[in-house]
Amino acid sequence: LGVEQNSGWHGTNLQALIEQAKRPSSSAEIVVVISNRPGVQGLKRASLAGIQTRVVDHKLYGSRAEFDGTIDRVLEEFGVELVCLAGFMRILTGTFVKKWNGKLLNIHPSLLPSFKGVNAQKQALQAGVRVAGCTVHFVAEEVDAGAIVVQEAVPVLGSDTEESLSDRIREAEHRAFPAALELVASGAVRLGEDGHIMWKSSS
Ligand SMILES: Nc1nc2ccc(CNc3ccc(C(=O)NCCCC(=O)O)cc3)cc2c(=O)[nH]1
Repeated sequence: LGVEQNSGWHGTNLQALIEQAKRPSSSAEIVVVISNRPGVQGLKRASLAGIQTRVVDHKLYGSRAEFDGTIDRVLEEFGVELVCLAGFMRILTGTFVKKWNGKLLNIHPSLLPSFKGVNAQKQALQAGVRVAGCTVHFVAEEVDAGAIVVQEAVPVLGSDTEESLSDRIREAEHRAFPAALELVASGAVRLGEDGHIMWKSSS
């Protein structure tokens, strides 16, 4: 489920998803962790949890289309029905996003639509907002613009640095991503044809 690029990635979001999927009440099972870099912490976390891993090194591919195509083949090989991007920092091609539309979740460290792109926590600090947070959204072709599934807000303290705020947001991420995984894996929430979130009617 987890696909990552950032070498600083310690896989803590992946770890939160692994622990969530282990719960008996969970609707999800993690069948594979794919990393685009070898030897990262997340691969060790997956192996420790008995989850199969694959590395698809983006440096070995001449184009994004070929890189995404290989990831697609691995996902099909494992019969994956839902993909969670945990620290994945490579833009996915439109072809890939169209094929996996409604089956791709990403977590972003801001309350979207504010502060899209990289360094979202730094953007929030520089903007002087008093509330920050994280967003789990379906991935759309336009970066960080997909339908929102779960958000969690955190306070910004006067003493905050980029690091202290990032730590507080990361703790919220570890609650929000598992919550969103369950909502989508259980069918409570799905992406409608119109690109908006659809909640299973309780009636
Ligand atoms: N099409 C699509 N694909 C994505 C891939 C990853 C993420 C994760 N969040 C990301 C948000 C921003 C970036 C970004 O701007 N990276 C610098 C350029 C890196 C590169 O050249 O690849 C990457 C991931 C979100 C999306 C998304 O919303 N839509």
